[in-house]
Amino acid sequence: MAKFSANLGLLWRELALPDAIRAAARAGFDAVECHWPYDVPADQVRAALCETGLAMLSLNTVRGDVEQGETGLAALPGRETEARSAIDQAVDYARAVGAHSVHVMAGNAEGVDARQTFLSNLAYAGDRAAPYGISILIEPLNRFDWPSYFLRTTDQASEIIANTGASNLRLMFDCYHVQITEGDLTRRLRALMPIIGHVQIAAVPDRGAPDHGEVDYRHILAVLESLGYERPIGAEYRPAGPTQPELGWLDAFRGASRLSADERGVPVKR
Ligand SMILES: O=C(O)C(=O)[C@@H](O)CO
Ligand SMILES: [Mg+2]
Repeated sequence: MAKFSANLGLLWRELALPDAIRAAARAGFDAVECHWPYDVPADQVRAALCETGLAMLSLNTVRGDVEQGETGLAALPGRETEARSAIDQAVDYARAVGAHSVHVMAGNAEGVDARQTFLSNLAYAGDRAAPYGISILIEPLNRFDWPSYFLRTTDQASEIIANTGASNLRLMFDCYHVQITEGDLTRRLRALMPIIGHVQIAAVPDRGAPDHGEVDYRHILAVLESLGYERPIGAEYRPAGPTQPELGWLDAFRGASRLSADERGVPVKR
């Protein structure tokens, strides 16, 4: 049966992070994840996680000067000191709350120097995180929401993962972004499963709850099940209003995924 993680960067945003963790637990989520928790004392987050029994799956490195439109530092030539300080901050916070992964944000950049800078900073991140069993994630983001972001496609991410050499570097496969940029979700999930560290879902194109739009997530859940994917799937979507009333999909998808992939006629790759 599918498990789900509440992305508290978008869900229950009206609540302080510890209370959002408690709300996610009450709603029946199996885990949580967040974006930039650094204003919240780690001990308060850890206390809420311990109290609820939920795991924190991931958090992001800071974006830099958000007022100036910065979206990350790791692919910015000349900003290596800041990028590595952001990696240190994220790994230290992840250790303090017991988070499984750190999403290293690349930033607005392009070209060979940006790629080389990204590879170097990801190698640093992998080395910093590995002793604590923490994975490093990179996430291709679509051009409409992140117009100048360095990392755009899963092919680009695969090449970077292959050439960074960090054994704990994985792909954050956000179905929302991949559908917008590339499509072909089923075949890409099958081909990329060996390097996928986390999967996220949201309706396309409005980024609402995953129960409408152009992606049939019952099919995607069946594909993930057929691939033996058992980790919680990140619900990273913008609720139209309060989070709780829109959560009908959670039980519906769990119910649907109780049927095996075989029973739903999804070809199971043996
Ligand atoms: O937009 C997404 O999808 C993200 O995951 C970003 O918020 C960066 O984490
Ligand atoms: Mg995402």
